[in-house]
Amino acid sequence: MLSVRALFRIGFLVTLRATTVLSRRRACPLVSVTNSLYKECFSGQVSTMAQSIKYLGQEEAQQIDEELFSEYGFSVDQLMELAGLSCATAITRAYPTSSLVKARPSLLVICGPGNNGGDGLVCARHLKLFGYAPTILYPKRPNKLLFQGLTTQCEKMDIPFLTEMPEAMVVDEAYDMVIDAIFGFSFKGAVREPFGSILDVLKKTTVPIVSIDIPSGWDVEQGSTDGLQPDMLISLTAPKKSAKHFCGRYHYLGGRFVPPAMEKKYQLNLPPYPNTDCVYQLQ
Ligand SMILES: NC(=O)C1=CN([C@@H]2O[C@H](COP(=O)(O)OP(=O)(O)OC[C@H]3O[C@@H](n4cnc5c(N)ncnc54)[C@H](O)[C@@H]3O)[C@@H](O)[C@H]2O)[C@H](O)CC1
Ligand SMILES: [K+]
Repeated sequence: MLSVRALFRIGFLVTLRATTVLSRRRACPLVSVTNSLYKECFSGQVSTMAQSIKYLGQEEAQQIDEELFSEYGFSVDQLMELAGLSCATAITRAYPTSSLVKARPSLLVICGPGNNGGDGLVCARHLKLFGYAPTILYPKRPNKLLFQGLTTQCEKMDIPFLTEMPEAMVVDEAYDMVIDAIFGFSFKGAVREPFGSILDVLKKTTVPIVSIDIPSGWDVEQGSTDGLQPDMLISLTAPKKSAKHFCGRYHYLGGRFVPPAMEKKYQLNLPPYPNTDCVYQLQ
């Protein structure tokens, strides 16, 4: 016989999962109003101020990225580490381990062939340090020292790597959420394999999806009507134009590394990150 306490717990977990599924399936307006407003905390009170953050086009995002390296002297691995750390921090804020339904806080991190995939590897490593149990799928690995190093770091942290994408039902059974680090702001055209099949599986899953920088498969500026519908989006540096079509529950900004002169040049209007935080909740 189940105790009353156990019945309450089962009821709570079923409601939590149903809410998550509904939130991923709900219809939403094209533009979320809160996306364009800053929320600021003054002595515990939340107020809004109508100064809007800039939504970047694809070319502008690539230009900023390039300038950070060529003119400001950053290296890719430096910015990737900060980007990945902010993703892990945002995920921990939105989905603390205590809120997850599986006995172990199991996450599937799917990494693509570019720097978005690198952010995913860094994020997985930090999530492991934060008490989660990530597993990585990394089907197309670039032949570069940076990515080989990030892969070794994850292996040495006992993070398992899958050899193929599980079916949707298996993903729902085994994981609390999926981290989508497949494509970022350089994605273009029709999705090529093996990522087309991976995205098809993801569209059938019901666990929350967290997309890093761009929901993979979405046009960077136009979004997508029949693509992934992530529960969370973590925009890096500044949101891209497609983020206006995001209608999941959580939208965070991460990548607190933009020098003020660059912010001014591109009129990014970034929100004030609180204290030493590396993330800012936009929605
Ligand atoms: N300045 C910042 O904010 C930083 C962001 N970072 C992250 O880097 C990505 C952008 O990285 P990039 O390597 O330029 O591009 P992607 O990760 O989007 O992927 C390129 C990769 O994907 C392949 N590809 C492109 N289109 C397709 C397609 N249709 N089908 C299959 N494959 C495709 C392409 O061939 C390349 O191999 C940004 O979004 C952030 O996440 C940095 O980490 C730090 C600085
Ligand atoms: K992504």
